[in-house]
Amino acid sequence: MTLVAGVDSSTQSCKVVIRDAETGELIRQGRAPHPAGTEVHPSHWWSALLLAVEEAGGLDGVAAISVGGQQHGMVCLDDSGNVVRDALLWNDTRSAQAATDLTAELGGPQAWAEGVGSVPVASFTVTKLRWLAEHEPDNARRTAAVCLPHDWLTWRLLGALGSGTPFSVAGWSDAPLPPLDRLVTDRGDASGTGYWSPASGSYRTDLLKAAFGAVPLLPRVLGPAESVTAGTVLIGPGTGDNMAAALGVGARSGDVVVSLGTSGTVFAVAESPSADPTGAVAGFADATGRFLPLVCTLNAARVMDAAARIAGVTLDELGSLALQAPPGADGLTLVPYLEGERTPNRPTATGSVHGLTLATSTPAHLARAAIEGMLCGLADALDALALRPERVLLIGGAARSEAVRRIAPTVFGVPITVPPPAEYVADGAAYQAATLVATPSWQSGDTATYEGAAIPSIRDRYARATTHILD
Ligand SMILES: Nc1ncnc2c1ncn2[C@@H]1O[C@H](COP(=O)(O)OP(=O)(O)O)[C@@H](O)[C@H]1O
Ligand SMILES: O=C(CO)[C@@H](O)[C@H](O)COP(=O)(O)O
Repeated sequence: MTLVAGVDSSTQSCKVVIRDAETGELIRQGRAPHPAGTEVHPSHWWSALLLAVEEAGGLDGVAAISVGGQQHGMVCLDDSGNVVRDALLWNDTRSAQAATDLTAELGGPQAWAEGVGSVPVASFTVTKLRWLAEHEPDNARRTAAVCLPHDWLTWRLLGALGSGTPFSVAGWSDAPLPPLDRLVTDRGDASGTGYWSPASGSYRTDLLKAAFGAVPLLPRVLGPAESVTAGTVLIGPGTGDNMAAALGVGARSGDVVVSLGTSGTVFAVAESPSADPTGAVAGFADATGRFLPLVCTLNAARVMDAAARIAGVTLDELGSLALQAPPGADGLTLVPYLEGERTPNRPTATGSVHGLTLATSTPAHLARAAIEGMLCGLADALDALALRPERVLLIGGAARSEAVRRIAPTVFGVPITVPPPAEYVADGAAYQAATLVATPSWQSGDTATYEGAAIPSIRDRYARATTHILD
């Protein structure tokens, strides 16, 4: 049996799956948490990856490995390969002004959409680099190379696997750092930087220079079937976590995927690049050579975490409470801008609750309003994609909630297809690795369908509530 490993280094945790390359059978898996916060030293991701691999029983017998990772994070390295400062993550909004400035400097949103497929908001790496140049010029000067979270982990794996030291957490913690010119990335994750064009398939170093004042070394962009070799193991190009999820869930033409992780994302596989000048849809590339138009919100699964904390209940209890309240929660409406928001672009917005009465002041109403509010943001995202999907697939941590699955059709106004709970980002990375060493024939599990009549008043009230937001 040939084994492959897939890694999901996402916002809240690192997950590792080890699967049979031919059949996709899950052989073993592990996970480890990441620290909280929107700036994180990348060494925490490496430590979590090692712990997750240890829990998954090590890498013995693994012929190929790929890493899927949270998109956009700015990882700056000095000329020795050391990390210059904590990475700024996709949900760090301090570069919002830089995004506004960069948009104006290039001549407006249309020029960015045409140039790199997306209009930059604070999430995009290019805006973080402008922020660094303006606020930490010494760190900017020390930056010899810039890469993304999955690029950095791929590079650390290259050093560790290439050293020949057998896997152990202690043995790999301080694995040698390869030369900077061995950094690699893929087109999916590169498309979230703001200085790589999905349409032309090349870096826009002119945009990087204009934003940062210099062009540090950038990772080489590998094609979907390319790899690098470390010892006896092939390392795939990896990709961004959403691109890996698309691979893992087997998204096909006509599918729209709604992912409820730390971020809420709505995306589809497309044959041609997109360029939305409103900035709502990011025109990403995918991990197969195609494209992945995507809308992202900053507030998804953690809205439920927050509501459960307020109500003093577990997530399961929150779901049960939500199903006890009537649809629309008798008018209680929660706008979940708990981390600011990205779509719509409201980086300094805060959350709010509307429609409080004596009758709606119950934990059940709060639970329902939290889930409906989270889903309304994603329903707006689905509208922004402007597609007529054949299937809407629901994945990510919060898709495990029965209440979310049952409420989703009433908010989205379409039936929802729920694949079996799985780590689809790690699975997608593992699938990519499998294509390097086998001809994978992986079966997808049985899906469940959730139906329910649309209740337009939920979205109407939500739309009205979003016009009354405090920054
Ligand atoms: N049964 C559940 N009901 C609601 N939320 C859940 C459930 N299980 C996990 N979650 C939430 O899912 C989130 C993690 O999802 P995940 O997709 O792994 O996120 P990420 O990839 O961004 O780290 C956490 O906020 C967690 O509380
Ligand atoms: O910024 C985006 C997409 O553009 C986010 O989707 C990040 O990629 C983080 O993903 P999760 O940790 O929520 O999976």
